[in-house]
Amino acid sequence: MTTLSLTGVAKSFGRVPVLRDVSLTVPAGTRTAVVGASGSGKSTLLRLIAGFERPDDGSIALDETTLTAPGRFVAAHRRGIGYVAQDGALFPHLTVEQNVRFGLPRRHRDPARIREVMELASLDPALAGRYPHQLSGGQQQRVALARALAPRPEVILLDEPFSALDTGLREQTRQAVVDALEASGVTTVLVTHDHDEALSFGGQIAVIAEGRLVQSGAPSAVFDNPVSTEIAAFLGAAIVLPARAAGPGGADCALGRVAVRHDRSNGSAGARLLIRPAQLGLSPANGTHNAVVEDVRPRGSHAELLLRTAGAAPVLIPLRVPAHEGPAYRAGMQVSVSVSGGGVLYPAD
Ligand SMILES: Nc1ncnc2c1ncn2[C@@H]1O[C@H](COP(=O)(O)OP(=O)(O)OP(=O)(O)O)[C@@H](O)[C@H]1O
Repeated sequence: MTTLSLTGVAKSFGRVPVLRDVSLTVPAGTRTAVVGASGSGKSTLLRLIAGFERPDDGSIALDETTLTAPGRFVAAHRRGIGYVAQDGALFPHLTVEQNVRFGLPRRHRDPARIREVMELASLDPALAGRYPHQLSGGQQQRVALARALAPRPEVILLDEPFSALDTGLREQTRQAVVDALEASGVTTVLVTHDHDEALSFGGQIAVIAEGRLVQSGAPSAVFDNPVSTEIAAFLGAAIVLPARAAGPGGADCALGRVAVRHDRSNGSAGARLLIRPAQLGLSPANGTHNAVVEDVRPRGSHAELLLRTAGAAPVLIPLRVPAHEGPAYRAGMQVSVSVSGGGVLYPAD
């Protein structure tokens, strides 16, 4: 198993910087998801690791072997890195078996290895003689993965491999791919713009914005304590309320006093508090209230409520409740909103 490390990697196209000073380590045998908005530089990062492009600066190494650095460049086909493209890029005129066999060097086209990687990628042996157009999108992606895994690469790179699949198939294919990667123990980097996919893919998430790696770490740690409210909102629904530090480990906001789980405010007088909707508990007010229902919209599986906080500077908070709870609320009703688990405190804008 091999550790992939990037140090100070930079890349521009013409005069436009696309990646700046990216450093990232993917420990041997682990999976990292690189997530960022469209155009943030994710695919470029993957192409640099694969050796399809040269960085302008910085280095990329597998364990102690430098793949690229000023004055050194190992060609893509000598890197021992497998690449799975967004559409799988299967050869349309070759069968599944022939596609997978193509991943192996000519002298090592062992039928047992082909069967083994097909099984690893949860591909039914009955599919071996089919052509790509006779497969579902999910099966095509699993064939692409089997082809990439066949030569036992040091590293696998996955470029948005699930984005063309519809929701049900995407989840199923993602699980099959994660299982195959786990069983083969290969060091893996996935790029995606889908935060749920990134958070559930592996042991590390790396968030990239405008060509910079802005935060990396265990998915639960990054989700729990994002470096900025922008990243918080990128990773999932976020409620950001004006707040003021109050008492030890607390902050006052439109919902009352809330515990501060992580303080990133640097003692700033004005501040903002991040809370996730799942932390909010809602009940019809019984005496005191801290919000009023502004709007209720049934959405089939759930109801969407819009709450207006009470007090001098009201804030609108969208919140989902289970469908069966929707009828308990109507516009104008006073409610009590509680916050469990505390929030993350940031400086004011
Ligand atoms: N070969 C190239 N020549 C010029 N500009 C390029 C080239 N490849 C990428 N770019 C530019 O670099 C920026 C980053 O592109 P990249 O494909 O890495 O982003 P991305 O985060 O993968 O986006 P997406 O999610 O939309 O695929 C974009 O502005 C893109 O237009």
